[in-house]
Amino acid sequence: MREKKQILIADDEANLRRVLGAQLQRDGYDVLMAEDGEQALATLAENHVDVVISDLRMPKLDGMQLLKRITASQPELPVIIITAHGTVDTAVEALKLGAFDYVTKPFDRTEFKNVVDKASRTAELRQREGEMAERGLIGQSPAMLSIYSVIEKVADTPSTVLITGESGTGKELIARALHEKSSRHDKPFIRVNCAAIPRDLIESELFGYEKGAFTGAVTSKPGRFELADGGTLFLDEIGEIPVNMQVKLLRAIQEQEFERVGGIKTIEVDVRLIAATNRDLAQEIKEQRFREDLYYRLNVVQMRLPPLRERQGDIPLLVEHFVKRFRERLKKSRVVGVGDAAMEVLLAHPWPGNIRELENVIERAMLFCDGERIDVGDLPPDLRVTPPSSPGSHAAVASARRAEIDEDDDEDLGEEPTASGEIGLKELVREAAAKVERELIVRALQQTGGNVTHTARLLKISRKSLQTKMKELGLREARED
Ligand SMILES: Nc1ncnc2c1ncn2[C@@H]1O[C@H](COP(=O)(O)OP(=O)(O)OP(=O)(O)O)[C@@H](O)[C@H]1O
Repeated sequence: MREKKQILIADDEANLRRVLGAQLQRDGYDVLMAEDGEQALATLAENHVDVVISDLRMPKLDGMQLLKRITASQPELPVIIITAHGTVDTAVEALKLGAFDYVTKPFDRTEFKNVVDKASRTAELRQREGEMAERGLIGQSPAMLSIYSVIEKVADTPSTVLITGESGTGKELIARALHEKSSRHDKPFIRVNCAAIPRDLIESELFGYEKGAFTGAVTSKPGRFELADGGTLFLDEIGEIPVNMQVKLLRAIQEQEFERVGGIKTIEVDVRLIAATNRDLAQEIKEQRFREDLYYRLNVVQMRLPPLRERQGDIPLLVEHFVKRFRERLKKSRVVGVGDAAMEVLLAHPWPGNIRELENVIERAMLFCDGERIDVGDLPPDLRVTPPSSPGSHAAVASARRAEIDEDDDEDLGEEPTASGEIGLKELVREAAAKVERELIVRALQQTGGNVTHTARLLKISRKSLQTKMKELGLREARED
């Protein structure tokens, strides 16, 4: 990304252009100028612009028309409209058309700077998001935005990155994005799934072997470290590497040298290492299954990918992305999206398999979908009605009922870690209760087409407690009545 953000000022008054331009330059921006809307479009076609500031009244193409053209062709580009004092209607109209904000003449210097700075930060986030989307990484939740900014910062450094997160949260995609955004992008990206290699073969897989090193070694073979020379080595499921191999791995990462199995020659490489795990490595260290020194070497930068249930706001975007993908792959061009009721079900599901599970669900639903929109009936049956963790469990149902009646007092269901450190009964009951509760609410919402008042009536709770519950359970705000 450019050091300085570039701002385009479109205004027919030369004086105003000069004053604003000088101020923006003082504030650290690069400035481009246009005298009318047409010139502005021409400038946009030839330059990278981060923010547009446009007057409304201009010859040839006026501010509103310019705004329309920009939102159609570059919707991610923030446009600030200059309005005359007291013309609220035009300002509102501009906002409706997609303007980022407006500033009124005469300008208040601080207010003007604040609006421009905000637009420029938004532009940066949108550009980053757009770039990540091109790499297949979808998400606008705060957690994902902060991951994008870490990618931006560390991609082109030699530092080791440790990516943690549950299975299916996108660890491999992030590793690829780091590689592609680094200056190593035209060199190999080599992935090793440490969980898939038998223990005895890990060493030869990573470091290669010489002819005759063991029975069956009829020729010499380079290992993954050598293949990744100049590029990136991605060790997936690193927690699966046997302890005795971890010492050798540490040396290879630290010294960038190793010997092939059965070899005496030291081989030097230039490899950037990215590791991923869905295990809790701190716990593995305590249980002496993972070496502390290797952990610290890997953990220079840690990126924790949140499970999908912690960023439900991204679900609609991901769904749209996968619908688009499978429309082409499955030749289902008729399907354009997901119906409201089905979306409620998708939002309510806890997604233990994370994005991978969502991707598979959408693929299956597309196969079953005969209409234009995926319907509840096209979703897998186990998703339509999420069973409580122990089906028919009286404890779960009773506590769900209890939680409904006694909303403010769930303190005594609090977790009490058992002596063994395992999850206790109370915790399990609480989880089961939350699951049952969510299921009942989702079903009721489906029945009422998302109407909060009717849903609350159906569940015999107040509208307010329904809204609080939905928030707690991470259910999307239901449609207003
Ligand atoms: N942010 C995302 N946007 C779009 N697709 C995603 C995103 N994250 C993951 N996916 C998709 O979800 C699937 C699983 O992702 P990935 O293999 O990277 O997960 P992982 O965390 O490495 O899983 P595992 O731990 O099981 O190896 C892939 O098909 C990937 O393309």
